[in-house]
Amino acid sequence: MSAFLDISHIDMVFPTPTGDFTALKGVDLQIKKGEFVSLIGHSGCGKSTVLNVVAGLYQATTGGVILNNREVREPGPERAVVFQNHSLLPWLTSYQNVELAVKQVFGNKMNKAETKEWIEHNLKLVHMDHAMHKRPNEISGGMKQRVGIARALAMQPEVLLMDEPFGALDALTRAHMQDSLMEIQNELNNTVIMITHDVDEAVLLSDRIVMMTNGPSATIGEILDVELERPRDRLSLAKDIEYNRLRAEVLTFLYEKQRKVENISSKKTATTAKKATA
Ligand SMILES: Nc1ncnc2c1ncn2[C@@H]1O[C@H](COP(=O)(O)OP(=O)(O)OP(=O)(O)O)[C@@H](O)[C@H]1O
Repeated sequence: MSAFLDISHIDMVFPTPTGDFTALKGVDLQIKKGEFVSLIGHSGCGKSTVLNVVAGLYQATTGGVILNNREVREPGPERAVVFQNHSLLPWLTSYQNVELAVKQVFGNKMNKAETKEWIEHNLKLVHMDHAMHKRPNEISGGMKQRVGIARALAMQPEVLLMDEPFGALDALTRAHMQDSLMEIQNELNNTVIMITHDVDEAVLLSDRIVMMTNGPSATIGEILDVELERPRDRLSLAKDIEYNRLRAEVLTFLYEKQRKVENISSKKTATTAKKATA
């Protein structure tokens, strides 16, 4: 049976003033419907590039993406994206921000009452119904991210693409958001690709963790299956042997197998040079 989302043999070459730069080489990943997949890797390895190709914002140099038997060629509402920094329109309330997306996707397929009910339902899912008539500057960073997620969910996308959605939040808010996302996931069973730098977040939320090698010519290094029972609870998992084994696997990949050697050696060279001139 073919995959729901098939990322097939992607190469991505960017033209730059100093010549072509191969960001991705042979990225190949098949994702099942309802699967939650995290992409993890060092800064600059190409995670956002993979996500942008799936979003249809970039066209791969070779290879391509097939979603539900259709080739991805451009952005579309069936692939909603949540960015690290919310992208809400500042002059609209939370309700109106979600409404804009709902109207774009559903047009006149929903009547006025249905539209209102649907918007409120999605804001309720992210626990933002109490502040739906506030504008972005009247709510906190975490609340803005919740509205961004509600807006994405309200589009009923086939795939939810999240680029470090909680990266700008403090640790406690982040933990709340992860718990909310797990609750929503339990209810809706979305297909999700999420970029993260946070090893605990990846293990807690994912069905699979896709670990990318360092660029240039970055590709998928290893894939880790996370078969921890759901619902997952961060406190009990903290002492769970399997959780800690998975965590250690990701850490080993990042800091042993894919250690950013060039940075360390260039720092060393700089330090040695400094010492030599001192
Ligand atoms: N439009 C572009 N033109 C040229 N090079 C690009 C372009 N977009 C990305 N790159 C390069 O491709 C590589 C991968 O970038 P990308 O943003 O996908 O990495 P990332 O893993 O998402 O990084 P981070 O974790 O820091 O967000 C980087 O070296 C980046 O400089």
